[in-house]
Amino acid sequence: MSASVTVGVSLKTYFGHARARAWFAEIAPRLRAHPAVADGRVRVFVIPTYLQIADAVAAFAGSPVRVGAQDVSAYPAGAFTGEVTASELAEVSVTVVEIGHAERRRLFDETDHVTAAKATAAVEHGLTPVLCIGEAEHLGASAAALANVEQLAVNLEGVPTGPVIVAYEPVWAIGAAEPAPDAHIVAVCRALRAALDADPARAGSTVIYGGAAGPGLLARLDGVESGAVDGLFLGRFAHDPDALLSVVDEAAALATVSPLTPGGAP
Ligand SMILES: O=C(CO)COP(=O)(O)O
Repeated sequence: MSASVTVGVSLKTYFGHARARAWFAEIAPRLRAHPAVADGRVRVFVIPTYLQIADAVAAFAGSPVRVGAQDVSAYPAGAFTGEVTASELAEVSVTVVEIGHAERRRLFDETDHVTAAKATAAVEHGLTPVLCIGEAEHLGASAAALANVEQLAVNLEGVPTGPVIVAYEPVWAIGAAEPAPDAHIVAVCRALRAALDADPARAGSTVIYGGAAGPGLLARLDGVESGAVDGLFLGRFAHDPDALLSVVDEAAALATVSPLTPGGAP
């Protein structure tokens, strides 16, 4: 596994306001007290709804846990009713923004062109895009790898230099009972990592997997090929705080070097 391992959570719109606040109140002290989170071996981000962002920022203040948004406007400030700009998100301490989730592509007609425009707005305002890509149909691992590398290129077209978090989420695994097969995940993530490594504009980028991800998966993926996947993007299986903390423990066991110790990654 990598020097540091990323564990991201999207709450989608599963939680109402009160439940989100209760969840933040339960997990924030546990993450703050976790040595691998404190020293950067495990990098956690949490993406609640827009209306829950202020509470999340307050709950995680003073800890390395980053707070994100589930979408961002491709437009600047101005006459764009209903949008939330990258500049305002940055102003309220959001540092990562999810872009192009399969649900947004399917239900809100977001095209690759739109996601590239949103990623551009994010990078221009110092926000790290969590760029979600993934094949819609069941494909073999090598065909899926090819399709995802192509989708990544289109989604990054014109996006200014800067690291991105690529969230590989096969559409058919989102909301499913089980994640994609381990070898499939490893093959696609390895191809995405190679594509990012070949592009100096994306230095420092990471590749994480989402789609029914939960406890046990990171260790299994590491068993297939150590270091092919930089972490997980959790949905439903983070609702239980114990399950989230158990994924963080697994990530800690796989993170080989602390970024904050000599010889660690920056
Ligand atoms: O879409 C996802 C995370 O963004 C995955 O959701 P589930 O883990 O609930 O399938």
